[in-house]
Amino acid sequence: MEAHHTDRLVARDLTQVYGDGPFATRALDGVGLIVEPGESVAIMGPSGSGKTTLLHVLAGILTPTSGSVGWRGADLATLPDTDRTRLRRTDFGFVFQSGRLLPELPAVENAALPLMLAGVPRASAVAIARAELGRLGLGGLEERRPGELSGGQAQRVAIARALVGHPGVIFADEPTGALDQTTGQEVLSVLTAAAAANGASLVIVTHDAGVARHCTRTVTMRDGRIVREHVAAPRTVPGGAL
Ligand SMILES: Nc1ncnc2c1ncn2[C@@H]1O[C@H](COP(=O)(O)OP(=O)(O)OP(=O)(O)O)[C@@H](O)[C@H]1O
Repeated sequence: MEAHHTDRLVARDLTQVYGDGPFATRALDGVGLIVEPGESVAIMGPSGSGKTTLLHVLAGILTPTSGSVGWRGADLATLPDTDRTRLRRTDFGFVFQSGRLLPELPAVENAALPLMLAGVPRASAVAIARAELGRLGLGGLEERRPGELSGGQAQRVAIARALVGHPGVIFADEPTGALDQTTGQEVLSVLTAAAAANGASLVIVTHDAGVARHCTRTVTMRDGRIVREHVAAPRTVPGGAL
């Protein structure tokens, strides 16, 4: 599906305060961020700087204390819970550090799950999931359960699951955190390539500067604020004008 200009995710002046009184933590302190269609944004910063909180607010998992998150004409910050949950299922995909696959289901059913939750008939959902697993290099492993896959393979199943519904944005929280360096790089290449091929934007929380290098933009957080933004230089062809 082609990206529309409304597929821009626009967060304005977000604050998130956990708890109250002397125990209050201001996890987000006036954050603004625009994610353009097809863009990949890495969110970096020290532990406790608010990265996961920001991801959860952008994805409509968490309602911020104040501020707005505009997406396709809606404001996720004020949308009623049921609408927000529905929108999250249809418009967004998620990849977490440990995959969070259901251990008792084969890979293909894990990948098909979001479609089945959205009401797609089982046979079609499984066929779409099978094709997506094939594109991600997992042909032949469709019937394996997560415990019978390597960490990198399991994470590819999680990526397939994030992609099957053709989301506008994929959110990933430390997607390579549990993998060794080489496998992590492979999984990341798969994730960024698949998001681009699907026209989906990508928002990744990571501690790994190697991950950030795969993204078009990096924002750095500190104490609940974005303190730095870095846009990747366009790739140039060595030695020549093309
Ligand atoms: N549910 C919660 N209740 C209270 N405080 C919380 C909660 N979740 C996060 N915090 C606090 O909010 C701040 C930001 O947390 P957050 O998890 O967003 O940071 P982070 O940058 O993702 O950290 P890390 O890199 O360690 O995962 C921290 O001070 C944290 O202790």
